[in-house]
Amino acid sequence: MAPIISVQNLTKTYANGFQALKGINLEIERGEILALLGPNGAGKTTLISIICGIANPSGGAVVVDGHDVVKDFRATRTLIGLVPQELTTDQFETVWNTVSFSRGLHGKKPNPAHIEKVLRDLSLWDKKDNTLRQLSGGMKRRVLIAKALSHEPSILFLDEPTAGVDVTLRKDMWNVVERLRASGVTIILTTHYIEEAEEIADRVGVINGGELLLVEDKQQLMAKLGRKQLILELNDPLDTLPDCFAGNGLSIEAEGNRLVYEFDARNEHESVASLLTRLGENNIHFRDLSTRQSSLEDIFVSLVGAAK
Ligand SMILES: Nc1ncnc2c1ncn2[C@@H]1O[C@H](COP(=O)(O)OP(=O)(O)OP(=O)(O)O)[C@@H](O)[C@H]1O
Repeated sequence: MAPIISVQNLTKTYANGFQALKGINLEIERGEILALLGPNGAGKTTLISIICGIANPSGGAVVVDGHDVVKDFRATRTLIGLVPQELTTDQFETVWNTVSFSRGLHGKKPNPAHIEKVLRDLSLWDKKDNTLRQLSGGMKRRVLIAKALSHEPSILFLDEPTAGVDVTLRKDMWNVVERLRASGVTIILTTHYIEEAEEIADRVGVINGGELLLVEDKQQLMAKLGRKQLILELNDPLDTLPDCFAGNGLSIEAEGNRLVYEFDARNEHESVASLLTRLGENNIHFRDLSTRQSSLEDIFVSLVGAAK
Protein backbone atom coordinates (compact mmCIF):
# COMPACT_ATOMS: atom_id res chain seq x y z
CA MET A 1 0.00 0.00 0.00
CA ALA A 2 1.22 3.54 -0.75
CA PRO A 3 2.50 5.37 2.33
CA ILE A 4 0.05 7.87 3.81
CA ILE A 5 2.84 10.44 4.18
CA SER A 6 5.88 10.74 1.96
CA VAL A 7 8.61 13.23 2.86
CA GLN A 8 11.08 13.73 0.02
CA ASN A 9 14.46 15.38 0.44
CA LEU A 10 12.99 17.98 2.77
CA THR A 11 15.11 20.94 3.81
CA LYS A 12 14.38 23.94 6.00
CA THR A 13 16.59 26.98 6.44
CA TYR A 14 15.22 29.64 8.79
CA ALA A 15 15.42 33.37 7.95
CA ASN A 16 18.54 33.73 10.12
CA GLY A 17 20.33 31.19 7.90
CA PHE A 18 20.06 28.28 10.35
CA GLN A 19 19.52 24.97 8.56
CA ALA A 20 17.08 23.04 10.75
CA LEU A 21 16.38 20.18 8.29
CA LYS A 22 19.06 18.81 5.99
CA GLY A 23 17.33 16.59 3.43
CA ILE A 24 14.87 14.35 5.25
CA ASN A 25 13.40 11.31 3.47
CA LEU A 26 10.68 9.47 5.31
CA GLU A 27 7.67 7.34 4.46
CA ILE A 28 4.94 6.83 7.03
CA GLU A 29 2.70 3.81 6.65
CA ARG A 30 -1.06 3.92 7.02
CA GLY A 31 -2.22 3.01 10.50
CA GLU A 32 1.18 2.86 12.17
CA ILE A 33 2.44 4.60 15.30
CA LEU A 34 5.76 6.26 14.56
CA ALA A 35 7.78 7.84 17.34
CA LEU A 36 10.29 10.53 16.41
CA LEU A 37 13.07 10.73 18.93
CA GLY A 38 15.71 13.40 19.11
CA PRO A 39 17.45 15.73 21.51
CA ASN A 40 16.36 19.38 21.97
CA GLY A 41 16.72 21.33 18.77
CA ALA A 42 17.01 18.24 16.56
CA GLY A 43 14.34 19.49 14.15
CA LYS A 44 11.32 17.43 15.24
CA THR A 45 8.89 20.34 15.60
CA THR A 46 10.13 21.88 12.34
CA LEU A 47 9.49 18.61 10.49
CA ILE A 48 6.01 18.21 11.98
CA SER A 49 5.12 21.84 11.28
CA ILE A 50 6.00 21.44 7.61
CA ILE A 51 4.05 18.18 7.23
CA CYS A 52 1.06 19.84 8.91
CA GLY A 53 1.30 22.83 6.58
CA ILE A 54 2.01 25.47 9.22
CA ALA A 55 5.59 26.13 8.09
CA ASN A 56 6.97 26.24 4.57
CA PRO A 57 9.77 23.97 3.41
CA SER A 58 12.88 25.51 1.83
CA GLY A 59 13.30 22.52 -0.48
CA GLY A 60 11.89 19.07 -1.19
CA ALA A 61 8.27 17.98 -0.91
CA VAL A 62 5.74 16.40 1.41
CA VAL A 63 2.84 14.39 0.01
CA VAL A 64 -0.05 13.44 2.31
CA ASP A 65 -2.46 10.86 0.93
CA GLY A 66 -1.61 11.95 -2.62
CA HIS A 67 -1.79 15.71 -1.92
CA ASP A 68 1.16 18.11 -1.84
CA VAL A 69 1.14 19.95 1.52
CA VAL A 70 1.99 23.30 -0.05
CA LYS A 71 -0.15 23.23 -3.21
CA ASP A 72 -3.09 21.33 -1.66
CA PHE A 73 -2.95 22.89 1.78
CA ARG A 74 -6.68 22.59 2.46
CA ALA A 75 -6.93 18.94 1.50
CA THR A 76 -3.98 17.89 3.63
CA ARG A 77 -4.94 20.03 6.61
CA THR A 78 -8.35 18.30 6.79
CA LEU A 79 -6.70 14.89 6.95
CA ILE A 80 -4.40 15.90 9.80
CA GLY A 81 -4.96 16.62 13.48
CA LEU A 82 -2.11 18.31 15.32
CA VAL A 83 -1.66 18.38 19.07
CA PRO A 84 0.87 21.18 19.56
CA GLN A 85 3.01 21.72 22.63
CA GLU A 86 1.06 24.74 23.83
CA LEU A 87 -2.49 26.08 23.88
CA THR A 88 -2.88 29.33 21.99
CA THR A 89 -6.69 29.52 21.92
CA ASP A 90 -8.80 32.27 23.48
CA GLN A 91 -8.75 31.58 27.22
CA PHE A 92 -12.26 33.06 27.75
CA GLU A 93 -13.97 30.57 25.43
CA THR A 94 -15.65 27.42 26.79
CA VAL A 95 -14.30 23.95 26.18
CA TRP A 96 -17.32 23.00 24.08
CA ASN A 97 -17.08 26.10 21.87
CA THR A 98 -13.31 25.80 21.45
CA VAL A 99 -13.52 22.21 20.27
CA SER A 100 -16.61 22.77 18.07
CA PHE A 101 -15.03 25.86 16.51
CA SER A 102 -11.92 23.90 15.68
CA ARG A 103 -14.04 21.42 13.70
CA GLY A 104 -15.59 24.30 11.75
CA LEU A 105 -12.13 25.67 10.94
CA HIS A 106 -11.40 22.47 9.08
CA GLY A 107 -14.49 22.96 6.96
CA LYS A 108 -16.47 20.14 8.56
CA LYS A 109 -20.22 20.38 9.26
CA PRO A 110 -21.18 20.54 12.96
CA ASN A 111 -21.46 17.12 14.59
CA PRO A 112 -22.36 17.52 18.28
CA ALA A 113 -22.42 13.73 18.79
CA HIS A 114 -18.79 13.47 17.68
CA ILE A 115 -17.70 16.40 19.87
CA GLU A 116 -19.49 14.80 22.82
CA LYS A 117 -17.71 11.49 22.21
CA VAL A 118 -14.30 13.19 22.01
CA LEU A 119 -14.93 15.13 25.23
CA ARG A 120 -16.15 12.01 27.04
CA ASP A 121 -13.17 9.95 25.84
CA LEU A 122 -10.83 12.58 27.25
CA SER A 123 -12.75 12.92 30.55
CA LEU A 124 -13.61 16.51 29.63
CA TRP A 125 -17.38 16.13 29.47
CA ASP A 126 -18.07 17.61 32.90
CA LYS A 127 -15.83 20.57 32.01
CA LYS A 128 -17.54 21.35 28.72
CA ASP A 129 -19.04 24.64 29.95
CA ASN A 130 -15.91 25.82 31.75
CA THR A 131 -13.76 28.48 30.15
CA LEU A 132 -10.21 27.44 29.33
CA ARG A 133 -8.70 29.78 31.91
CA GLN A 134 -10.60 27.88 34.63
CA LEU A 135 -8.85 24.62 33.69
CA SER A 136 -5.72 23.07 35.17
CA GLY A 137 -2.68 22.57 32.94
CA GLY A 138 -3.50 18.88 32.49
CA MET A 139 -7.08 19.67 31.47
CA LYS A 140 -5.80 22.21 28.95
CA ARG A 141 -3.65 19.46 27.46
CA ARG A 142 -6.78 17.35 27.06
CA VAL A 143 -8.47 20.26 25.26
CA LEU A 144 -5.54 20.36 22.81
CA ILE A 145 -6.13 16.72 21.98
CA ALA A 146 -9.91 17.21 21.72
CA LYS A 147 -9.34 20.09 19.27
CA ALA A 148 -7.04 17.93 17.15
CA LEU A 149 -9.66 15.17 17.02
CA SER A 150 -12.64 17.47 16.44
CA HIS A 151 -12.61 17.05 12.65
CA GLU A 152 -12.05 13.26 12.65
CA PRO A 153 -8.55 13.31 11.13
CA SER A 154 -7.01 10.17 9.67
CA ILE A 155 -3.52 11.25 10.79
CA LEU A 156 -2.71 12.56 14.25
CA PHE A 157 0.50 14.35 15.22
CA LEU A 158 1.36 14.68 18.88
CA ASP A 159 4.26 17.02 19.65
CA GLU A 160 5.73 16.09 23.04
CA PRO A 161 2.29 15.03 24.31
CA THR A 162 3.32 13.95 27.77
CA ALA A 163 5.95 16.54 28.67
CA GLY A 164 5.13 17.54 32.23
CA VAL A 165 1.81 15.71 32.54
CA ASP A 166 0.85 13.47 35.44
CA VAL A 167 0.51 9.70 35.34
CA THR A 168 -3.30 9.70 35.05
CA LEU A 169 -3.31 11.97 32.05
CA ARG A 170 -0.49 10.02 30.45
CA LYS A 171 -2.49 6.79 30.79
CA ASP A 172 -5.63 8.45 29.46
CA MET A 173 -3.68 9.74 26.50
CA TRP A 174 -2.27 6.36 25.61
CA ASN A 175 -5.72 4.81 25.91
CA VAL A 176 -7.02 7.37 23.44
CA VAL A 177 -4.03 6.71 21.17
CA GLU A 178 -4.65 2.95 21.29
CA ARG A 179 -8.32 3.42 20.44
CA LEU A 180 -7.46 5.73 17.55
CA ARG A 181 -4.94 3.26 16.21
CA ALA A 182 -7.54 0.51 16.42
CA SER A 183 -9.84 2.68 14.31
CA GLY A 184 -7.13 3.02 11.64
CA VAL A 185 -5.71 6.46 12.48
CA THR A 186 -2.00 6.95 11.72
CA ILE A 187 -0.15 8.44 14.68
CA ILE A 188 3.16 10.29 14.77
CA LEU A 189 4.53 11.49 18.06
CA THR A 190 7.67 13.26 19.13
CA THR A 191 9.00 12.51 22.53
CA HIS A 192 11.99 12.87 24.81
CA TYR A 193 10.73 9.93 26.82
CA ILE A 194 12.28 6.92 25.27
CA GLU A 195 10.35 4.47 27.45
CA GLU A 196 7.24 5.94 25.90
CA ALA A 197 8.43 5.14 22.37
CA GLU A 198 9.49 1.72 23.56
CA GLU A 199 6.01 1.14 24.96
CA ILE A 200 3.71 2.27 22.18
CA ALA A 201 5.50 2.81 18.84
CA ASP A 202 5.58 0.38 15.91
CA ARG A 203 8.53 2.18 14.34
CA VAL A 204 11.06 4.59 15.70
CA GLY A 205 12.82 7.42 13.85
CA VAL A 206 15.84 9.16 15.32
CA ILE A 207 16.52 12.79 14.33
CA ASN A 208 19.65 14.67 15.24
CA GLY A 209 21.01 17.96 13.91
CA GLY A 210 18.35 18.13 11.18
CA GLU A 211 19.14 14.67 9.85
CA LEU A 212 17.16 11.47 10.12
CA LEU A 213 19.68 8.98 11.43
CA LEU A 214 17.38 6.01 11.03
CA VAL A 215 13.79 4.84 10.87
CA GLU A 216 13.21 1.27 11.80
CA ASP A 217 10.76 -1.23 13.19
CA LYS A 218 11.14 -0.99 16.96
CA GLN A 219 11.62 -4.72 17.53
CA GLN A 220 14.13 -5.01 14.68
CA LEU A 221 16.02 -1.96 15.91
CA MET A 222 16.33 -3.41 19.36
CA ALA A 223 17.38 -6.78 17.97
CA LYS A 224 19.88 -5.25 15.57
CA LEU A 225 21.49 -2.60 17.72
CA GLY A 226 20.67 -3.85 21.16
CA ARG A 227 23.70 -5.30 22.87
CA LYS A 228 23.33 -8.20 25.23
CA GLN A 229 25.39 -9.14 28.23
CA LEU A 230 25.72 -12.47 29.94
CA ILE A 231 26.98 -11.98 33.48
CA LEU A 232 28.51 -14.87 35.41
CA GLU A 233 29.24 -14.62 39.15
CA LEU A 234 32.25 -16.89 39.58
CA ASN A 235 32.83 -19.47 42.31
CA ASP A 236 36.52 -18.55 42.54
CA PRO A 237 38.09 -15.24 41.56
CA LEU A 238 40.01 -15.21 38.28
CA ASP A 239 43.17 -13.16 37.64
CA THR A 240 43.41 -13.68 33.91
CA LEU A 241 41.46 -15.51 31.26
CA PRO A 242 42.95 -18.57 29.56
CA ASP A 243 44.44 -17.61 26.15
CA CYS A 244 41.84 -19.63 24.28
CA PHE A 245 39.21 -17.00 25.25
CA ALA A 246 41.22 -14.03 23.95
CA GLY A 247 39.23 -11.64 21.74
CA ASN A 248 36.03 -13.46 22.53
CA GLY A 249 34.05 -10.58 24.03
CA LEU A 250 34.77 -11.72 27.57
CA SER A 251 35.99 -9.44 30.35
CA ILE A 252 36.73 -9.84 34.03
CA GLU A 253 35.05 -7.50 36.49
CA ALA A 254 34.48 -7.06 40.25
CA GLU A 255 38.06 -7.96 41.22
CA GLY A 256 37.95 -11.20 39.32
CA ASN A 257 34.64 -12.35 40.77
CA ARG A 258 32.56 -11.68 37.70
CA LEU A 259 32.87 -12.63 34.06
CA VAL A 260 30.94 -10.59 31.49
CA TYR A 261 30.29 -11.82 27.97
CA GLU A 262 29.20 -8.97 25.73
CA PHE A 263 27.69 -9.65 22.34
CA ASP A 264 25.12 -8.40 19.88
CA ALA A 265 22.88 -10.05 17.36
CA ARG A 266 25.25 -9.22 14.47
CA ASN A 267 28.40 -10.18 16.25
CA GLU A 268 27.94 -13.19 18.42
CA HIS A 269 31.40 -14.68 18.99
CA GLU A 270 30.03 -18.05 19.95
CA SER A 271 26.76 -19.37 21.28
CA VAL A 272 26.14 -18.98 24.98
CA ALA A 273 25.74 -22.74 25.33
CA SER A 274 29.14 -23.54 23.80
CA LEU A 275 30.80 -20.75 25.81
CA LEU A 276 29.46 -22.20 29.05
CA THR A 277 30.66 -25.66 28.08
CA ARG A 278 34.15 -24.35 27.26
CA LEU A 279 34.34 -22.42 30.52
CA GLY A 280 33.51 -25.63 32.40
CA GLU A 281 36.23 -27.48 30.44
CA ASN A 282 38.67 -24.80 31.58
CA ASN A 283 37.62 -25.20 35.20
CA ILE A 284 35.87 -21.86 35.39
CA HIS A 285 32.68 -22.41 37.36
CA PHE A 286 29.97 -19.97 38.32
CA ARG A 287 27.35 -19.82 41.04
CA ASP A 288 24.94 -17.42 39.39
CA LEU A 289 24.13 -16.15 35.92
CA SER A 290 22.09 -13.24 34.58
CA THR A 291 21.56 -11.46 31.28
CA ARG A 292 21.00 -7.86 30.38
CA GLN A 293 19.70 -6.42 27.11
CA SER A 294 20.27 -2.77 26.24
CA SER A 295 17.14 -0.66 26.11
CA LEU A 296 16.03 1.71 23.38
CA GLU A 297 17.52 4.44 25.56
CA ASP A 298 21.01 2.87 25.41
CA ILE A 299 20.64 2.56 21.64
CA PHE A 300 19.49 6.16 21.29
CA VAL A 301 22.32 7.55 23.41
CA SER A 302 24.94 5.63 21.45
CA LEU A 303 23.45 6.68 18.08
CA VAL A 304 23.17 10.36 18.92
CA GLY A 305 26.55 10.29 20.66
CA ALA A 306 28.21 8.73 17.61
CA ALA A 307 26.70 11.35 15.28
CA LYS A 308 28.10 14.30 17.26
N1 LIG B 1 11.99 30.52 13.67
C1 LIG B 1 13.22 30.05 13.83
N2 LIG B 1 14.31 30.75 13.45
C2 LIG B 1 15.56 30.27 13.58
N3 LIG B 1 15.86 29.07 14.12
C3 LIG B 1 14.83 28.31 14.52
C4 LIG B 1 13.46 28.76 14.41
N4 LIG B 1 12.66 27.77 14.91
C5 LIG B 1 13.49 26.79 15.30
N5 LIG B 1 14.77 27.10 15.07
C6 LIG B 1 15.96 26.28 15.35
O1 LIG B 1 15.86 25.08 14.59
C7 LIG B 1 16.33 23.96 15.34
C8 LIG B 1 15.27 22.87 15.38
O2 LIG B 1 14.19 23.32 16.18
P1 LIG B 1 12.92 22.40 16.48
O3 LIG B 1 11.99 23.19 17.32
O4 LIG B 1 12.42 21.84 15.20
O5 LIG B 1 13.60 21.24 17.33
P2 LIG B 1 12.94 20.09 18.19
O6 LIG B 1 13.63 18.84 17.78
O7 LIG B 1 11.48 20.13 18.07
O8 LIG B 1 13.40 20.50 19.65
P3 LIG B 1 12.64 20.37 21.07
O9 LIG B 1 12.77 18.94 21.42
O10 LIG B 1 13.49 21.24 21.93
O11 LIG B 1 11.25 20.85 20.89
C9 LIG B 1 16.72 24.50 16.70
O12 LIG B 1 18.11 24.69 16.72
C10 LIG B 1 15.99 25.83 16.79
O13 LIG B 1 16.72 26.74 17.59
